[in-house]
Order: sequence, then C-alpha cells, then structure tokens
Amino acid sequence: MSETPGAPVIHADRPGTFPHSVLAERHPAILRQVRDALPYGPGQRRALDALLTECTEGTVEPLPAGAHDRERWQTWGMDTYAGRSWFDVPWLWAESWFYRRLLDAVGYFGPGAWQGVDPFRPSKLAELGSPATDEELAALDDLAGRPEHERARALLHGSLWGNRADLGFRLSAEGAEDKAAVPALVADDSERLWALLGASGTGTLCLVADNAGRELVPDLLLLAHLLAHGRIGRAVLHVKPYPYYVSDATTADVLDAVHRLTGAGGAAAGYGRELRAALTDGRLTLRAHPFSCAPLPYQDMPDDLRADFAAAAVTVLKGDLNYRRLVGDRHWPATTPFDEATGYFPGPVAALRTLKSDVVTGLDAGTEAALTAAGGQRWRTGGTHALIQVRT
Ligand SMILES: O=P(O)(O)OC[C@@]1(O)O[C@H](CO)[C@@H](O)[C@@H]1O
Repeated sequence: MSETPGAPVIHADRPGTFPHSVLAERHPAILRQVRDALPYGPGQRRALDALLTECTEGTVEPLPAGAHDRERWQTWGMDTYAGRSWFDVPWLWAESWFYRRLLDAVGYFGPGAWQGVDPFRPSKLAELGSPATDEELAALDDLAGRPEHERARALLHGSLWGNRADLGFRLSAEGAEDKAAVPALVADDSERLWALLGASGTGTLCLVADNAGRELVPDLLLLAHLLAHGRIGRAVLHVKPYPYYVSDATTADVLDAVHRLTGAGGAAAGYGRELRAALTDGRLTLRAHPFSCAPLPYQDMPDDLRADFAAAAVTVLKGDLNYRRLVGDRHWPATTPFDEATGYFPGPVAALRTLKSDVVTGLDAGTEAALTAAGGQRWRTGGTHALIQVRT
C-alpha cells in the first residue's frame, strides 16, 4: 500500500456523514436484501447474521488460514487493520472487506454447492429484464438514422448517465442530447476524449466497467459503436472477478447483457451481434483482474495492470467507486487539478461518473460555489450531477 501524502483519507467514523451511513445503514440493508433474495440454508443465514453483528459492532477478523486469497489480502492491508473497528479503517477498505466477507457467508468461494452463485444476480436480472430497459433499448431505433458523430455523442452520454441507471441516449424530440442531463455536468472534457478516440483509430480502449444492467448495457453499446465505426481497433473491458458493491459487472453480467441486446430486436440486436462478433474475433476482450476488487487506490496497481493501461490509447473509468480509486479516496479540495490527482496514471485517462460520494477534483471555484449555494453539499452524493474528466 502506498504512503502517498495528500488530503486526509476518508474514514466512516463520524456519525451524520455519508461514509458512516454506508457502514451503519446501507451494509445492514444489503445483508437483509441478500437474505431475502435467495433461499439460503440455516448455515448461510447464521453466517450472514454473524457478519451483520461483526460489521456494525465488531472488529476486522482476518481471513482464516485456508482462505484462497489470504496472502493477497495481507498485501492489501488485512494484518494492519485486523482487530480495529470497521469504522476506524479507511472507508474504501471497509467497504471492499464487507463484500469479500459477504461472499464468504453465502459460500461463494466454496467448496460446496453454492460456489460461484452470485447473491446479487436476482436483482441484476430483474433490472436487465425490466420494462424500463425495454424502453431504453427501443430508443436506439430513433438514434439509428442520425449522423455517426451524433450517435457517438449520445452513446457517450448514455454510458455516463447509465451510472445513475438512467440512460441518457433516449432522444428528446428536439435533439440528440438529453436536455435535462447535460446542464448537470459539472466538468465536461468530452471533446478531449473524442480527440483521443479519433475518426479512424487502430488503438486500444480500456473501459473499466462499473455496474451491470442499465449501466453496462450503454457501456457495451458505446464500445460496439466505436469498434464498428473504426474509432478504435480493440477494446478491453475490465470487469470484476467476483460480485462486488451489489451491482458491479462480472463476466456473467456481460454475457447476460449481450444476450439481452441480441434478443431485443431492432437496432439493439444489431449492437448485440456486433458485440458477439467482436468478442469472438478478439477485438473485444474481457479482463477480470483481482485488483479490480482491491480496497486500494489505482496508484497502488500492480505492474501487469499498469502495463495494460499504459498500452491503451485511453483508459475510461466508469462510476463513482472507480473515481474514488482513481484520484484517491480523500477529502480533496474540489479545485484540486484532476491532472495532478491522476498524474501517476500510466497513460491517458478519462473518468465518466455521476457524483455519489464526497470525493471530487478538477472543479473550478465558480462551479463549486454555485453548486453549494444551490443546496449545500448534496450535489456531492445525490447522483444528480456528473462529470467527464480527461487527462491526456
Ligand atoms: O461506483 P458506483 O456504482 O457509481 O457507486 C458506488 C457507490 O454507490 O458506492 C459507494 C457507497 O457504498 C459510493 O461511493 C457510491 O455512491
């Protein structure tokens, strides 16, 4: 773990703060949701109950000697934090630890019959199969007749606002952009992103995915478009190696999403076929690196991942958690330059994120003041605002 100096690391120890509410309220609610989602047996239910007590009142208990990833978690700080209250370790660490322990409780890592069963799959499938997703996919038919650059921009906004599970590519009668969403952008470096994704490109785009379902679908649509129109030669989609933060995308979720697209008919099916072809011929590859579920900032990424990102024309990181890990989960002044916070990143990097936690960099002072004047600090966590930031 790096000892990088910087703004103070975020902890969850102060009642009344957003991080505290995640540990004290959101995690217990997730445990209840998981209990209800699948018919787990008595042993799994006891383990979920024990985890509830441990994460709210107890201390960090190290993984047992036989755990397959014990050594990895030791390098990720487990021994340092063992014995401390979950509220007294870095918030990012406590959250990642929660999902690792939850999967243990339901037998995800096995051995046994429940090995590999995603506790969040019922909710992911419900979202993917919802009428709202039908509507959003049908909106692709309206997009089909537009010029390529308009489609590309609409799909980029779909991917961005998909982070709020709200696909921005749905066209209004007036034009190609979502009129309500665009003014909510607190930083917009999209033209710099398009400069990296030129009109004809042979380069590789790394897209570090966030949520499955209604976020992953527009991410895939964007990749399909960029590949089909030769803006990039290859894409590498980074997904999680195991279920994480409830809805984060795994390989199984990508396959479900592609299946959903091909079965949808209309323009959506065309995107689905393009994705299947790209996966089959190697233009689109999936990567499920263990570090994608690490409780650490990207500054601490291992060399093989660094090499992947270094070789890309641009790496696009989706969502709030990836943003926290990109700039560091710290109380940065909002005007801290994005270029400075991401200076360590081994190549051009872009963040596409709706704001759902306190961390933010790269705002100008006027924007920050206007946001705060309009409603205190709620803009930081409410998911009502978004940003596209790029460092070349
Ligand atoms: O990465 P995502 O899906 O955009 O957001 C993850 C998130 O919901 O989880 C954290 C709270 O648990 C917050 O940082 C953030 O709001």
